[in-house]
Amino acid sequence: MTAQIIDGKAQAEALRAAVAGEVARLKADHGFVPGLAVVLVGEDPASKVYVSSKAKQTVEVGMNSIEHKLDVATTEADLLALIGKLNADPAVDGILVQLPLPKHIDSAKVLEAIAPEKDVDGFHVVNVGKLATGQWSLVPCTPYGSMILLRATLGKLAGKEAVVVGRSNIVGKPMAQLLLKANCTVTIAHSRTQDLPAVCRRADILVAAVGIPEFVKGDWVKPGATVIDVGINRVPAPEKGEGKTKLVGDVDYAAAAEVAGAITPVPGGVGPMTIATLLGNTLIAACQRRGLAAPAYFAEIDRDLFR
Ligand SMILES: Nc1nc2c(c(=O)[nH]1)N[C@@H](CN(C=O)c1ccc(C(=O)N[C@@H](CCC(=O)O)C(=O)O)cc1)CN2
Repeated sequence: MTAQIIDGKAQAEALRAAVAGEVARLKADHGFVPGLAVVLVGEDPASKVYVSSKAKQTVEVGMNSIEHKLDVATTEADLLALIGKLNADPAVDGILVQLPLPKHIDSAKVLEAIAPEKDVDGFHVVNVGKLATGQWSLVPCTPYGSMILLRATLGKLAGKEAVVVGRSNIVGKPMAQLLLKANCTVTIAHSRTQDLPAVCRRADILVAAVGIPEFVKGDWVKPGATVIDVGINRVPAPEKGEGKTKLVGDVDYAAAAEVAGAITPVPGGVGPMTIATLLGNTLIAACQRRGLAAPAYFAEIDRDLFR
């Protein structure tokens, strides 16, 4: 068997087109343009790339992009003061602080300072708690994007056996909550799980979010399963030349693709969905703050997945 390759780039493009259409409609019908503020502290090369992609794509869908690039030595107090200003700024609908933050800054404190209604990352405890209790909330971008890919691949998810490998606050836990909300039977597996290969082999939907290159092996995949690889790991690629690197996921892609029914590649799978859903969340936050109904495209996704 050779798996269907789930095209995250194409899905992200479709999502961005839908966001652009809704932004134009909001401008025409309600006279406002949503604004997304992205805050970067320091010089982490990958973070710099992600932040400039976020700003570029925000503008491409017709929204306002507000970028704050702060020195690596910025104090926690200064960062909290900036967040306070963005919370109070009516032109800002969404606030995202790029992670990881430098070590001298307490990330949890910073994330809790963002107004929950502008928390387009869905990391604030209010949004985490709402998701956990089945209430409507802004949802973390990578898990949300993964759910949209699952919907495009499988349609309804109800009754499916889902295994999430990894229990981070950013991906593993919210992913498990979303799968549960979609009526899957969910297992969260982690470093202390006994007989991890056997647990993974139970999964109709296998989500790998451990941050270890090619950790999930081909013979851990149930034949026909859908594999969502959330990992983005840069590893040496001597076959490309001395000092060269490449991106791989948390799944041994070549081996898993022989067994799976469908699989996300790395790059080009979940990654591109992360920024597209961020734009979607900004649009949703902008509507929510003004008492407007959720844009039709997103209401439909919610209805298909969670009702
Ligand atoms: N505040 C946040 N910080 C971080 C998040 C997040 O969701 N919120 N996620 C990651 C990084 N990230 C966005 O910030 C991100 C990661 C990957 C991609 C992506 O498109 N990946 C491409 C490959 C890109 C490359 O060549 O390097 C792919 O997988 O195809 C976009 C965004 C950590 N921080």
